[in-house]
Amino acid sequence: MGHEVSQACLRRGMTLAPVGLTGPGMPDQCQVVEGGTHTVKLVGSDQLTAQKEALEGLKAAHGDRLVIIDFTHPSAVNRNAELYNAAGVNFVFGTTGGDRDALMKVTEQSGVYAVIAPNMGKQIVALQATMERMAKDFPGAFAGYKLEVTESHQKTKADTSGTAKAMVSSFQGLGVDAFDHEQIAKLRDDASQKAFGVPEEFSNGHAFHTYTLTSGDGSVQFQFKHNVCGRRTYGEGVADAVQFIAHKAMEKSPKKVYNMIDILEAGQMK
Ligand SMILES: NC(=O)C1=CN([C@@H]2O[C@H](COP(=O)(O)OP(=O)(O)OC[C@H]3O[C@@H](n4cnc5c(N)ncnc54)[C@H](OP(=O)(O)O)[C@@H]3O)[C@@H](O)[C@H]2O)C=CC1
Ligand SMILES: O=C(O)C1=N[C@H](C(=O)O)C[C@H](O)C1
Repeated sequence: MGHEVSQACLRRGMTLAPVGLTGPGMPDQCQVVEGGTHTVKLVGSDQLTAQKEALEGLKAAHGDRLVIIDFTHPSAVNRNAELYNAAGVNFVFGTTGGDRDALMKVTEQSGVYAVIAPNMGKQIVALQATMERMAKDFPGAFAGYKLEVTESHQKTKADTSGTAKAMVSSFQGLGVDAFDHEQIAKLRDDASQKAFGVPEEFSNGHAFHTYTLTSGDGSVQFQFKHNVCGRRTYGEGVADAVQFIAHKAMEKSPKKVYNMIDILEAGQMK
């Protein structure tokens, strides 16, 4: 995702910071190819002091024009959020997992501008918003229904889909209360992904989700499905989020922490 979001931002005319933060054991630099080759120096998570200095240096040089984009690993969620909040840098956070309540709390308290969302794909964000509204307008409409959720992602995805978890909250609001995140079926192996319809060429980068609601007597069934091959759609959403949050910071908006539904509702997703 690091390359995907960098390329999307470059296509929108933004500039990449010369330094990026990464995980342990990564090379000293990487090249992003989009309208030329852009070299980014990398500072690994095993160099905490150097990561803090990099953030402070970037903030001093760019102020509110700097927006950090985090697509890392569930195990890095809270550590990274604390780093950005302590440095006072604005950020867009796409990484899923970790302690989400702690992530929200530290961000709300720090006073930085941030977008935090488990899915940046415009049409999926619209579906999430629709389901949230349905739950608000018709609470309990699906009481007595049984929910089944299956998601498939590339083998390297460590956690359960953050998007599926968010959708489950809406289904719970619709009355499907006997459902726990542990019941989300995760497909991470070639054979079951193929059987789920994932094209082989996208086994290393895809996100397929199916939510099935069945009435108590089995006579009525609803199915919601969103299947993404590749990751380009998220990159475009991230570029929207970066422009949105930079603008909010410049105008010193009193509201500081947003999700992608806020940006869609503001008409700021291209
Ligand atoms: N919100 C959205 O729309 C989307 C969210 N995602 C989420 O984004 C996250 C990343 O996905 P993806 O790019 O596929 O994952 P990858 O595993 O391909 O890449 C993650 C990168 O983060 C690095 N990393 C690990 N730990 C740290 C750390 N402490 N600090 C900085 N970097 C670190 C890894 O380095 P190393 O290899 O050394 O571990 C790796 O280079 C996942 O949580 C995924 O679910 C993905 C797509 C869309
Ligand atoms: O890891 C991914 O690829 C994705 N992760 C996000 C999630 O966990 O919901 C969004 C999308 O499913 C792609």
